[in-house]
Amino acid sequence: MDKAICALCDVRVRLGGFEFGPITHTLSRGVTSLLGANGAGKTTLMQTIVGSRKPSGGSISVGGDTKATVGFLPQDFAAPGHVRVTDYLRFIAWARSSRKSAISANRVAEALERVNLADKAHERIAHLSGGMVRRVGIAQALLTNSDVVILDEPTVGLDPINRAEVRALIHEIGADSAVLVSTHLSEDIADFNAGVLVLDEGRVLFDGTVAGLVATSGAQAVSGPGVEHAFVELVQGQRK
Ligand SMILES: Nc1ncnc2c1ncn2[C@@H]1O[C@H](COP(=O)(O)OP(=O)(O)OP(=O)(O)O)[C@@H](O)[C@H]1O
Repeated sequence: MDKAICALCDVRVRLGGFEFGPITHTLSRGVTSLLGANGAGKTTLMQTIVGSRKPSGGSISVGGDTKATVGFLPQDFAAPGHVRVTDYLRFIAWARSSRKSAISANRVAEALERVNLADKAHERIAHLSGGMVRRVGIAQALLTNSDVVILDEPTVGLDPINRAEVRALIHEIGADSAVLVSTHLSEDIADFNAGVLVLDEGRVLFDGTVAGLVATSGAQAVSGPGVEHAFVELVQGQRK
């Protein structure tokens, strides 16, 4: 088994009067799907890993470093339509650079290659399809060349062709990095067919593989409907 790249230990987050967690989980190279009903805490967990929410307890380390940079595609990713793709990514690269570690123009070109948008580098963002804009969002998440990439609902709202392209891209990113992907689409989870973390009301309900999740409802083969059935049974069983 690959060694842990990101380790979460007893992570808790205070949300008004409610405390999310504790979550203990490790992410290794490959894709892990994050699953949960609306309000289960998927975005909260992702925002906490990337550092935009402060945990009220526990610890998060990436490659042994508690302040490492993590690539992130937020759920509500949007980019200014009048700006050209390369100019947008160069601006993000500049904004994320520091005196000690500058993100080079080469890194922008590499990120565009990785998301298969090199031929759209000089296009205005408003002229791209929804699937291409999502890939621009993934490109900005790859600029920091992080070992951990967090993608909040990267396939939502895409047609089946664009969804399959984004899934293929996520598989490729998972070959080098630990990728955590939240999605409500059981078809995505069956396609990733790797690790899965199921949350409910801020707690871990299941931590294992997609095959293991499907097996909880007695099914043998991994499929979209099989994932959905197992997920519904798991959550409803917990709430009884
Ligand atoms: N600042 C806050 N104060 C109180 N409650 C909050 C706060 N932020 C989030 N919550 C609540 O915490 C819960 C978790 O929200 P979160 O957005 O993480 O869920 P989610 O699993 O990503 O949902 P969805 O699938 O709808 O995107 C929700 O019930 C939300 O209303």
